[in-house]
Amino acid sequence: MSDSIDIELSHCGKRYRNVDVLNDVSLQIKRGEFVTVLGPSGCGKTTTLRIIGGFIIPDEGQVTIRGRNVTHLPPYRRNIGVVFQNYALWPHMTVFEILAFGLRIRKLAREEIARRVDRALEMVRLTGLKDRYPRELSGGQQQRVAMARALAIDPEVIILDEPLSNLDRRLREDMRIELKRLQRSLGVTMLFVTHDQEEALSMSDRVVVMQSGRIQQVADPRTVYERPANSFVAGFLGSANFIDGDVLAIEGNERGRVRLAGGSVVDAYAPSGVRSGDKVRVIVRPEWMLLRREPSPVAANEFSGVVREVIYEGAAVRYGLSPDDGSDTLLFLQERSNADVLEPGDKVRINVSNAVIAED
Ligand SMILES: Nc1ncnc2c1ncn2[C@@H]1O[C@H](COP(=O)(O)OP(=O)(O)OP(=O)(O)O)[C@@H](O)[C@H]1O
Repeated sequence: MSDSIDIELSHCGKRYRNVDVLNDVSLQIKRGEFVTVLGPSGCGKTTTLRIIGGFIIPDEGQVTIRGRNVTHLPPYRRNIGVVFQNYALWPHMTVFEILAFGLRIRKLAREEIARRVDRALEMVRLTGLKDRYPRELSGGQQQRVAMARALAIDPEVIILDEPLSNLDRRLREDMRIELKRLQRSLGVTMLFVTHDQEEALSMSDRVVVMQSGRIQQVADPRTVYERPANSFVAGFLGSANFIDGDVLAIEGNERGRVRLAGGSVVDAYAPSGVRSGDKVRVIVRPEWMLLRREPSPVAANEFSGVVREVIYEGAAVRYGLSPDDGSDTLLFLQERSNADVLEPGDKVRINVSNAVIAED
């Protein structure tokens, strides 16, 4: 990956009937980067992608591709490969014709078109299927044709709108790996839209988390999961416990000590804006807590509690716990299922190994 910027959105906004669906969206994507836009239905993911592709003109802001202002250029004048959710493969065309279409528009010579189609089909491992119609292909093969069509134009960047959502779970997981491998080997810049958090975390160099037309956080997968900027990001990417508390001290190196509602004290990651004395929310993911069964002197970051619920999930067991500190918080905690399964009513020690102070 180089440091040059392939895609830049500056302060983009879009309104429909006076409702803001995108609000001051700014984003820079580096050459060779795989970036995912993640968020709930209706948050503006597709609108963002379509603005980059040229299918929607923003009401405010600017779109730049490799330094060229393309805000008002139509899609075919931007060198962008597009993969849609439904693949948009024309039913009356063969695979060859589907791939050649975009090359003919670009007025390439016949031999060059044949060469590019062959190369694109080779990249997605579909050599030999040139004469098939879409209906003669499996879902996974159709997905690859859509990908090959995007690659054939030799694009500067590729944008993909939920390209795996029509595939069954098994195939989707295989295609994730394949797509990521292809992206890495070609070094092509990709912007990928999904509402599937696992897909976003497992494939991306960086994840853009959106809510209600605004970007909430942009960071690498580990950071958005382990250092979520706010409660929305924490709750959207996996499950989380939210506990109110007061900051007792900031101890440098972005660590803080927080007194939780019931009086227990834990260490937590403290983003730079947090001050001693602030009233905050602390995020604790279920797997950031461990149970200690044998009562022993209370150690740092530990408090006692009672098991209320036991939910067996196969690979893990999820427990609902009430702390003994007098608060009515019900904490959810996850343990690997090969540990002894506890029963409701069992008394336990809860050790918090990681906690994050939310910035909201
Ligand atoms: N042409 C339109 N006219 C009016 N409202 C629209 C139009 N297109 C999109 N919207 C609204 O804009 C908002 C954002 O839509 P967008 O398709 O970008 O969301 P999304 O995050 O991609 O959602 P999903 O995951 O459901 O595809 C939604 O509330 C949608 O209803």
